[in-house]
Amino acid sequence: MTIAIQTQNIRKDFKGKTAVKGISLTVNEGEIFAILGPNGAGKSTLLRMLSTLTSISSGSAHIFGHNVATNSASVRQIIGLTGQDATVDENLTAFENLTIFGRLNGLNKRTAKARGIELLEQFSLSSAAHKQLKTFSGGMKRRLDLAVSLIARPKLVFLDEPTTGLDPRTRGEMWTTIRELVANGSTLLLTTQYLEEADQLADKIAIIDRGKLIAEGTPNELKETLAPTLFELSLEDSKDIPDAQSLITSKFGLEANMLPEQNTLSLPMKNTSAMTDLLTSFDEAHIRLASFSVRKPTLDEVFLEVTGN
Ligand SMILES: Nc1ncnc2c1ncn2[C@@H]1O[C@H](COP(=O)(O)OP(=O)(O)OP(=O)(O)O)[C@@H](O)[C@H]1O
Repeated sequence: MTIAIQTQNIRKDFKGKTAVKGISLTVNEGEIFAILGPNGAGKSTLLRMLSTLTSISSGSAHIFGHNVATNSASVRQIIGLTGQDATVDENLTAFENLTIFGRLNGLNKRTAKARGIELLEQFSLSSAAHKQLKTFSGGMKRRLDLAVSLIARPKLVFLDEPTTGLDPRTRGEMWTTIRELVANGSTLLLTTQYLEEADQLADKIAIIDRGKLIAEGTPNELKETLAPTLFELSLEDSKDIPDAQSLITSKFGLEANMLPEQNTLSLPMKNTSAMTDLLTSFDEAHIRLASFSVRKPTLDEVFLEVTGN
């Protein structure tokens, strides 16, 4: 497997503030990798270092084997970047923006035009090709931003909060576009504050908080290792609650959380086979259940658990 991005203990110190405090991570070619974290966690700074926009204070980063600090020219040739602030010119049309960026990226006139037409098609912007960007909706602008970053067919695309500020429908459309990109062979590193976005899109997620990497894995791994399966038991009679709680503690050594409104006990269980034993014990103690369910924790629950926010 080819490694697209490798960072070792990468760090960014600003005057009086360390924004990234030694992060090591590996992104494989073809992956969608999400950097998830709250406002100010250091996501944009990390991405700016990897895309050569800001220097690395210490540690190292390699993009497809090229050292970001010492070989930034080679890195720039293989990456595309869509930042939080649009790089496009509002007074120009979509097609003009694309061809200008094509020329800036070293394409000749004919190729730049052909690539522009192709990208407008790919991002469903053909009908708006000759309209000025100031008439575009937020979603259309984001799509064009993304199209612009793909002009030179980069092997690796960085997306800084690609859907922040978009309405849910437009966000969904952006997700489809992003998935298609990866299906065409690109590797993608995106930052997001939205758990759902990371869950929906990413093969791997790194959660960062206050400049530090606090958890990493596939969405399912994060859910499984950081918060176990939840077993929820609704009792038929609320009078049984104290007995049920003491049985759970004495026999299984677990602490059940009470969800009072539905007479429901919620149990985090690592060992799912213990659930059958628990049901048998309830039956023997004549504690009747109205219903029970098993569910995975949401990424929100994982996030709360690891960040303590
Ligand atoms: N040029 C700078 N000089 C000083 N501090 C900075 C600079 N850029 C960022 N910071 C600080 O570094 C921290 C991380 O910022 P960064 O923009 O990387 O966070 P983020 O996770 O991308 O947040 P957001 O989601 O708000 O973009 C913040 O506390 C920010 O104020």
